[in-house]
Amino acid sequence: MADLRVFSLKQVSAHKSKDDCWFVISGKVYNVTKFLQEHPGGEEVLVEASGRDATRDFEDVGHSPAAKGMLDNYLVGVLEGFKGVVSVNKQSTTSSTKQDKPAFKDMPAFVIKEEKPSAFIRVLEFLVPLVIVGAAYVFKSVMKEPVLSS
Ligand code: HEM
Repeated sequence: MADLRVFSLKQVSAHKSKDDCWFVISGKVYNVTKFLQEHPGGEEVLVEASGRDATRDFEDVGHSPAAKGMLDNYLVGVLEGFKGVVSVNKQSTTSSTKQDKPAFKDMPAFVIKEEKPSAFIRVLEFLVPLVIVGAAYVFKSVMKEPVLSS
């Protein structure tokens, strides 16, 4: 099983030209060099947003779900410190360069850090249904008692 590649922002910033265009969106690193000419919004905006975190730029445009679905095709890794789950669901691999073929290309999914519920949450998950059932039982018993008239 291959490791997920982790890049620093400094490493990403070394790729900010028309021939080598990377950026970060939501903690994930994308190499969009091969996509530049296909991008419906034009290549200039992508080059301008490259070498840095382009999350804001990407979101501000209000990209369609289809556009968001295309992101995985260009995923090359994650930014260091990223604590999420990355599911890789590549529809197509349009390139043949080494850079566009990350080591984890064939893996269906990666779990970088799985957040387990805390002990407190687990106790709550157990207690809350019990309290509800208990309360319902008490309520039922109280309602059954005859009302005493003076
Ligand atoms: C891998 C990353 C990206 C993909 C796959 C992508 C894909 C697309 C697609 C499919 C469209 C057509 C409209 C839609 O379906 O939403 C589009 C439009 C556009 N994109 Fe991107 N995009 C990416 C990154 C960016 C970034 C980083 C910027 C900004 C710096 C940007 C700016 C634009 C603009 C300005 C349009 C035109 C919007 C319009 O005409 O209404 N895109 N993009």
